[in-house]
Parts: sequence; C-alpha cells; structure tokens
Amino acid sequence: MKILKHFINGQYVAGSQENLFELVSPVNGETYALSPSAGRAEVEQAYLAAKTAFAVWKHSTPSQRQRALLKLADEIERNVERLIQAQSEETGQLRHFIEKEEIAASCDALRFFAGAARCLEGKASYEYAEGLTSTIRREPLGIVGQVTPWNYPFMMAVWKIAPALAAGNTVVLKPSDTTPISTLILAELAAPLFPQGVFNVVLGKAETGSLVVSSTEASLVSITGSVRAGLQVAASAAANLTKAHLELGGKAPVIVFADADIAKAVEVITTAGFFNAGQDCTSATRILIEDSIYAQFLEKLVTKTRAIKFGTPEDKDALYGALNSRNQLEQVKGFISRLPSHAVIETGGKAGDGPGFYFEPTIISGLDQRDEAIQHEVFGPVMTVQKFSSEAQALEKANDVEYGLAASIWTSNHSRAQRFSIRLDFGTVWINNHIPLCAEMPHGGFKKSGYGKDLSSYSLDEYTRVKHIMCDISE
Ligand SMILES: NCCCC=O
Repeated sequence: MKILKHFINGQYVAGSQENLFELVSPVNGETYALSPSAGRAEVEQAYLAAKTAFAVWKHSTPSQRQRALLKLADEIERNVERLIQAQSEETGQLRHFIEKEEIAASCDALRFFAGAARCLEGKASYEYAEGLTSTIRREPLGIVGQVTPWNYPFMMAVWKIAPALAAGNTVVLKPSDTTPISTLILAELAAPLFPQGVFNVVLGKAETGSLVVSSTEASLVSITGSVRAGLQVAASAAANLTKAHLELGGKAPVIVFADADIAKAVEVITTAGFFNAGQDCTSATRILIEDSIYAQFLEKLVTKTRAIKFGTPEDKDALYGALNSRNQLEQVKGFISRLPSHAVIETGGKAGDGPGFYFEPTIISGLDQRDEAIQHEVFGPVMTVQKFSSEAQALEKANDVEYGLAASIWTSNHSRAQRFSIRLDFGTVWINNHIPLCAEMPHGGFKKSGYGKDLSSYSLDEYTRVKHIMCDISE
C-alpha cells in the first residue's frame, strides 16, 4: 500500500509511521493509500523551513515572484493528466469537471496573482505634516499557516498559496485528510521554481490542523472549512493575536420572481445546486419562489432534476460524481432522516446504488424557515424550495440564516435587482445567474460565513501589512 509523505523544505519527507490513517476511494469504498499524521515536531520542522525561506523570499522582487507563479501555471498544465487522475481518485469527482472547473480555473488564478504581485497599492507619498514626508510600504506578513478543504482540493490550495506567495510570504499548508495528493503534487511542481521551503505541506487530521493554526510562528492563519472549524481557528489565532482569514460555510438563497426568465433559471439553478454534488459553499441550496409561479416552477425544477445523472469519474454525461467520503454521505443521509413530518421529498432522497458514496439529486418542499434543512448547510446534492408572496418576505427569508456567503436574485425588473443586491446580507450577489466566479473579484462571506477574502487584489491585502514611514525633511 502506498504511504504518503509530507513535503517540507523542497522535498518529500517520511512522516512518523505511528498514526497512519487510510485514504478511501469515494468511488468504490476501498483503501488506496495511507497517510501520516504530522505531530508537533513535523509541524515545527515545516515552520522552520518556511522561516528560513522567508528570509530569502521576502527580498524577491515582484517581477521574480511573477515569473515563478507563471511558470507554476505552465507546469500545472503540463501535468494536467496526472492531476486529474490524482484528484478524481481522492474526490470521486468527474474527470471533465476537474479539468475545467479546477485545473483551468487554478491556472487562471495563478496568472492573475502573478500580475497582481506587481501592482500593490497604497496612499500617495506626500508631505501630510509640515516638514515631514510620508511614504507607505506594503510588506509580506511572514509565514502563513493554511488549512484547505476537500471539496475542490487543488483549487482551494491554489487560492491560498497564490496570493500568499505573490505578496512574498512563505507557507505551511495542511490539506484535508481525505484529499492530500493533488496538493502534494502542487508542492512538488512548485519546488524547482521557488526557493527551498517557500511552500510546505504537512499531512494529517484535525489535530495537525490545530498545530498549524496555533503556531506562534504564523503571522496569518487562513482556513476554508466549516463554521465549527472556523470558530476553533479564530479562537486559537486570538490566543496568539495572530491575524485570521476564515472562509466558512454557506446556505445560498436563490430568489425567483415571476418575471424571471424561467427556462434559464431552471437550467442554471439545477446546475448550480447539484454541481460537484452540492459540495460547494456557494451552492444554490434554498430556492425561494414567488407564489404565483410556485407550482409551475417547482414542476420544471423537478423534471430537470430527474434527468440529472451522477456517475464515476469517467462518465462524460454525468453532472456530478461521488460525495467525498463515507462521513459526508452519512451527513447528507442524516439531514434526510431528520426531516420533519411536514417535509415533502419531491424527488431523490436516497443514496445511490453500489459501493461508492453517491446520493441522488434531491428537492425538498414544505419546510418551515426554522427547520434544520433550511438553516444548516447540507453540503450535498440537496436543495429546498419555499414560497414567498412579497419582496419583503423574500428578503426576510433569504437573510434569515447564520451564513452570509452568496445569494442570487432572478428577475427582469432592474430596480428590484438593484434593491435586492443592496439588501441581501451576502458577500456575493448574482443577478440572473448563480455560481460563476472570476480571479479578479473577491470571494468571501459575512456573518458566520467568516471574514477576509480569497481571490482578487483584496486577498493580496490580507497577505500584506501596511507600514507608514515618515521622514523629517526640514532643513
Ligand atoms: N464555487 C467555488 C466555491 C469555493 C468554496 O466552496
């Protein structure tokens, strides 16, 4: 059985063989590799490598950082087949999905940050006080501790490391325990392009993650994960006064008015809800439908959903693959088993056949606003439908969750679209669409969805600090 290794100081490093755990294929439930679990000594070894590397990398010019990031994007493209193979094995995702939604998008993000590294901004230098001239320096923070999730393992690692490295920081990253291999390949591809120790990967479960985010060597800790994990990271960061960036869960409302383009709404919402088996923090999960079109819209949504195929990684016609783990499948089944008696399963509601971790695309109606499936993130191919009868009611239901990551509004009334985009309490609001992202624009939430931004120049702000230098110029 293959035993994975950490990637520290530019090379693979065997971990302690004491706490090995199994990596299980979501496609067939079989164990395909063993992973070590980094303890304190290994995490400290990674931080030491990152600290030594920071002394060099912080003096690199933005142009040098740009060249390294651009080369990394090219190298990823040269290794696309290897990456698709690794990631489909660890996630159960479809091969065509990984290529388009992860690898291509990750290369684009790397190229964006390569350019953005050269365009950092600050206030104009000037004499704001008599006899004194002020300048602003934007500096890297130091060593960054990062924890990434399993839903898009490769792309989430790129979203974290690209702005960090572009700004001149060095990294210690712990990928999810179920999906470490694509991140190890990323580190391996990056190694010849950056000074030794700039990007280190330590493997393990939650205990290793706690060691990474509680290190006193970290200047920033950044996590994409659940609200529960985010609360723990925020607490441990606070104990050291370490800056934290938290990209946590979501429960996106999708508000459909009678004047929307219904055919387009049905098409996009079913894709945006079941894409990646709904394991997406911006997934279209809570469909709020104006009462005058409720029955007609629901019928179309159900018909379209029944035609959705899920399948193994090779299946070109499938919309999504397996859920990431047995644990995640149990989570989704748990939500279904706890549905109240007033809930109606319009379609789906069951696990798929076979040994893999599959679940049918599912639509649930009849729920009350306070019910668990409306209030909490399922992170599976499950959407709920609710009715509303006025703008005020739609807005109230949409905002009435603890999350604030993403939302969409569907209408042909321009003023209404604008009103909702202002009043929706979510970090991204789509108008007549749902799910697309781009590297130039920020991704991050409000409320319990966390704080700080991934992507865009706003994430470079997270990874830099602003220094004011004031010089006496009096004669
Ligand atoms: N659609 C990408 C969202 C990233 C987090 O799940």
